Amino acid sequence: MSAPTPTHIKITVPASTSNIGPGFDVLGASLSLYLSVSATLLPAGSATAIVYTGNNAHTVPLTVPQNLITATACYIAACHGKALPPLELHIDNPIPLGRGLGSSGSAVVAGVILANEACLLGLSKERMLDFCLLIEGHPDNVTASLLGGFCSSYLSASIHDEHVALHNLDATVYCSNNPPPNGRLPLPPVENIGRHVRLPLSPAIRAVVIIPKFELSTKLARSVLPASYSRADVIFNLQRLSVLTLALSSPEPSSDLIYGAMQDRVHQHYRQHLVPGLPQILALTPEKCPGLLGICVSGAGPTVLALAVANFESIGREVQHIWASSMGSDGSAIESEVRVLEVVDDGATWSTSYNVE
Ligand SMILES: Nc1ncnc2c1ncn2[C@@H]1O[C@H](COP(=O)(O)OP(=O)(O)OP(=O)(O)O)[C@@H](O)[C@H]1O
Ligand SMILES: N[C@@H](CCO)C(=O)O
Repeated sequence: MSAPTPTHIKITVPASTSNIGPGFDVLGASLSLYLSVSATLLPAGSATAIVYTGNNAHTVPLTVPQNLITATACYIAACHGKALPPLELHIDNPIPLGRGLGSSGSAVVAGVILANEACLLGLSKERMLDFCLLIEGHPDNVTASLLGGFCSSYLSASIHDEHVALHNLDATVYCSNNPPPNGRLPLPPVENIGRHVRLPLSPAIRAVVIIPKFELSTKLARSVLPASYSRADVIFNLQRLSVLTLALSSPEPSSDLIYGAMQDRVHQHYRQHLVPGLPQILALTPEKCPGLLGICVSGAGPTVLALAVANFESIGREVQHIWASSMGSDGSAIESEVRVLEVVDDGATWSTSYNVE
């Protein structure tokens, strides 16, 4: 009997919110909004075909080296001396692109899993996380999307430089239909690139996300951050971070404690010129919006995350109103959508069918 060969792979990856409160590049949570990928393995010699449905579908590249999911999968395969086999891929992605809900992190996670399954790599989840971290370059989104729940994570100092992020990779090198010649094998990442813990989160808490109709790329939003911070600002965030992580686990979360603990001095202020209306939105309080615990930018923005225990839709509408009276870069009012999401326990899940001869 020959070894089983995969015939069909189904992958589901949750979106994520990150930078929660003072947790820039640290805190992330997986959300009940899912990227799904369905892959059928084609006979050798066939061309890979990608069908993409979902948010802003026309902007997503459908060629193997350009599409983030397949480019990632090719790279992971190449790291193991293999080539991604030809596939018929259906990607359905309701996660809005470039809005701070971890679409790229979810795509990277899907790509790593796709390679693992299609090329029978046998990677553990922890090893997959090493690859995701290397590719994404910061840990908050991919840790939450791969592992699920409310996560706190850090990268080991050795790969903290942003140039390791595979978004910069010339994927064409790794995406031919043949395994790359040995001399061009990319170096797999060292082990345990990051460390993480899953934190308890009160089941009463919902993530109200208010998603404006404009994109903000993470690359641009990272480029406006300062290279160094004052001691006062670092202490400001560290103090709140330690209080916030425990305060969010209480069965009856206290807005009195959480609201102040969700303040940040590391990224929001520097990015506010990229998100019109942000200072007014971040000034919303539990007094004005009963049920609100705390409010911040989700990921690199422009989406706003309101953690709340009640009145979810009306909290969302308050933010919408502010955007409706703010002017976007095209001179018109900013339209937005409110989604009330759960922080989900499960991260990425997948199933693979095999041909056994
Ligand atoms: N499912 C997908 N398939 C292919 N490419 C994707 C997919 N999802 C995201 N991308 C790519 O990632 C880009 C968005 O990444 P970016 O890091 O700028 O924002 P984000 O991940 O949505 O937000 P944030 O990192 O702030 O949470 C998209 O413009 C697209 O090029
Ligand atoms: N921590 C990341 C999240 C976005 O991917 C940032 O703010 O740049």
